Formats: sequence, C-alpha cells, structure tokens
Amino acid sequence: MGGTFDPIHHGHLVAASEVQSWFDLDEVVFVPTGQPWQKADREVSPAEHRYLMTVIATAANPRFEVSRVDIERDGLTYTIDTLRELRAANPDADLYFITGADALAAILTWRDHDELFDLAHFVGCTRPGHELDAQTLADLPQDRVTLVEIPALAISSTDCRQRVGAGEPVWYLVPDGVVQYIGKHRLYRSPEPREDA
Ligand SMILES: Nc1ncnc2c1ncn2[C@@H]1O[C@H](COP(=O)(O)OP(=O)(O)OP(=O)(O)O)[C@@H](O)[C@H]1O
Ligand SMILES: O=C(O)c1ccc[n+]([C@@H]2O[C@H](COP(=O)([O-])O)[C@@H](O)[C@H]2O)c1
Repeated sequence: MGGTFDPIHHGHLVAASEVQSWFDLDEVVFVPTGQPWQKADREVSPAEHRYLMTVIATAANPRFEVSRVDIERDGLTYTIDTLRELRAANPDADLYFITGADALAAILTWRDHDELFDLAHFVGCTRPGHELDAQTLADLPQDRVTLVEIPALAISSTDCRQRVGAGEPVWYLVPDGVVQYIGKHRLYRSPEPREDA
C-alpha cells in the first residue's frame, strides 16, 4: 500500500487489514512516498517523520511491514519504480497494490500506467466522499483491478493535519502512538513565535 501517510490514520489501516483478509495476503507492505509529484503544490512533512509514524502505526500487526524503497530513491516518487523494485526483490510474489477509490480514479494519470497493471493487481478500496463513476472503472483493465468495499471511515490526513493545527484532538482518528509522535515533534503546528520577535 503506497501513501504519503502525513500522517497515517485508521482509514489506511482498515483498508490494509481488509484487503489482507480479502485476498489472504502473506503481508501488507506500507510504502511511504518520497516526493509525491501530484502533491507538489503543498508542503509534505519530511519523509523520515512519515516513515516513523507508519512504523509505529503498524508495529503490532505481524502481517504489516514498512518499506523504505520510495523514501530512499532520489527524485519524484512514481509507483512504476516502486513496483519494479518490489518485483526485483520478490521475483516469485504476486503483487497487489492497495489504493483508495480517489487514487484509483486518477490512476490513468500515473506514469507508465499501462505497465503498472503488468506488475501488480490493483485493489481499490471504497472511501467516503469519493465515488468511482462507471466510466472511470470501465476504462481500467477489468482483470487487473478489483474494488473492495471496506467499512467506511471518513478520515483523511488533511483533516488530521488541520485538526492538530487548530488544537483539536486526533485521538482515535490515528493510532495512539502516532498522536504522541505528532505531539513530541510538534508536527502540523505553526512555528512558535520567537521571543525576540
Ligand atoms: N479513509 C480512507 N478510506 C479508504 N482509503 C483511504 C482512506 N484514506 C486514504 N486512503 C487511501 O490510502 C492511500 C494513501 O493515502 P494518503 O496517504 O494520500 O492519505 P489521504 O488521507 O488521502 O491524505 P491527504 O488528505 O493528505 O491527501 C490512497 O490510495 C488513499 O486513497
Ligand atoms: O506513479 C505515479 O505517477 C503516481 C501518481 C500519484 C500517486 N501515486 C501513488 O499513489 C499512492 C497514493 O498517493 P497519495 O499521493 O494519494 O498519497 C502513493 O503510493 C503514490 O506514490 C503514484
């Protein structure tokens, strides 16, 4: 499952857990993005913070792993590179790439999208507020894409960041350890005013 995970939240974790169970996957590898090119218009937290929050959020689940492939590759992050690397490291594995409905709807804008479907089966999870229209679905290769209905969690990283910035709680939207990590590193808050300012 690829994502910016800024921060990781329970919507991500439920999607991963549901798809693991649905397809009886050996493991789900969370891959935090390095530099997500389609989010170039906004500030994204440093990759190491996003990676560590993902490690904290997934640590208790023996089927969840976190990969550094995207954050260690220079330049912008493209899923075609992610899948090529994961394929080279696991030549015998059947790869499934987990996305939300919003990401799946945009997949034909991704780099080398034709080849993407050769490298992995794509699983699109339902997401509140992001309906997939019939034409979008019809344009995708039917044998390489599966839609999975998951319990609806109307949580987004954007909302979590805005809540922290406004001093509102994110308890129970993100795992407890992630709440504590955000607090410890003062993520998503405006910088404290300097005393001499
Ligand atoms: N609540 C959710 N339910 C289902 N899928 C989700 C949910 N939130 C995110 N996803 C999916 O998880 C993947 C990674 O998402 P991402 O890290 O961009 O989180 P986000 O909440 O969409 O972030 P942001 O609000 O910053 O855009 C994407 O494929 C996205 O569609
Ligand atoms: O490969 C691409 O061109 C591409 C364009 C947009 C998003 N993606 C991937 O989709 C996943 C979710 O992305 P995001 O930006 O919604 O966090 C993540 O793994 C991204 O690298 C990939």
